[in-house]
Amino acid sequence: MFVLVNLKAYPCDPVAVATAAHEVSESTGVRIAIAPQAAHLSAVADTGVETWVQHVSPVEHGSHTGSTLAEAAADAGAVGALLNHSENRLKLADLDASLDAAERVDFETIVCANDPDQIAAAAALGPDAVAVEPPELIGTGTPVSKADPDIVRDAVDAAAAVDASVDVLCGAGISTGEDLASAQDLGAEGVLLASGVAKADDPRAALEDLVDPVA
Ligand SMILES: O=C(CO)COP(=O)(O)O
Repeated sequence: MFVLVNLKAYPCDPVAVATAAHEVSESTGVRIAIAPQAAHLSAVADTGVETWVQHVSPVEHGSHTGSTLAEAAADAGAVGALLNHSENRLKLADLDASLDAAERVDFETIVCANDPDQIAAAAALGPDAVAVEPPELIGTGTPVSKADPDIVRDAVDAAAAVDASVDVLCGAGISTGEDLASAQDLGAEGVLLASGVAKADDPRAALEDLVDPVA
């Protein structure tokens, strides 16, 4: 199972979370990556943890003020890009161009989507993986793998029908090892989570509990 922790814009210490994630990953053998704010990419990557960027802009080098350039994210140590998160939805043409930008720097890519129909559309764009995240469950602590298991099963089937090489992650409300095990049972190859780690009093303990069933 792949665990991607999205720090969003939460007021956590990104280096402390990244250090804990790296150590838990090393000691358990479970793949854990951190997606911090773009301005924190270098500091997070310096901990040794696998580092992802939360978004890349659909642009090349040029006059694009305020953009997140894929090349800059790669220079800062990112190796993957999360795209089309429900808090940062893209137009279809921009999503396609952001995937092109990520591919320019050989990033691994995950495209987020709300439901199985959108998962099929996202898989058709050729990312490495897709992530199904029902927006109404994000940040609630109610795990998608328990609250809406059919959406995960249907997303796995929808992606496989389009392109069997595209992995499926699930996210929204995931925080415990039990949630991760349920996601795995439903066919997910990984989980995408945020508040369960970024807002935890003890992020290391939260990560240890999360990965325990697959450690
Ligand atoms: O949006 C998410 C991950 O990208 C999920 O957020 P929560 O884990 O806080 O529900």
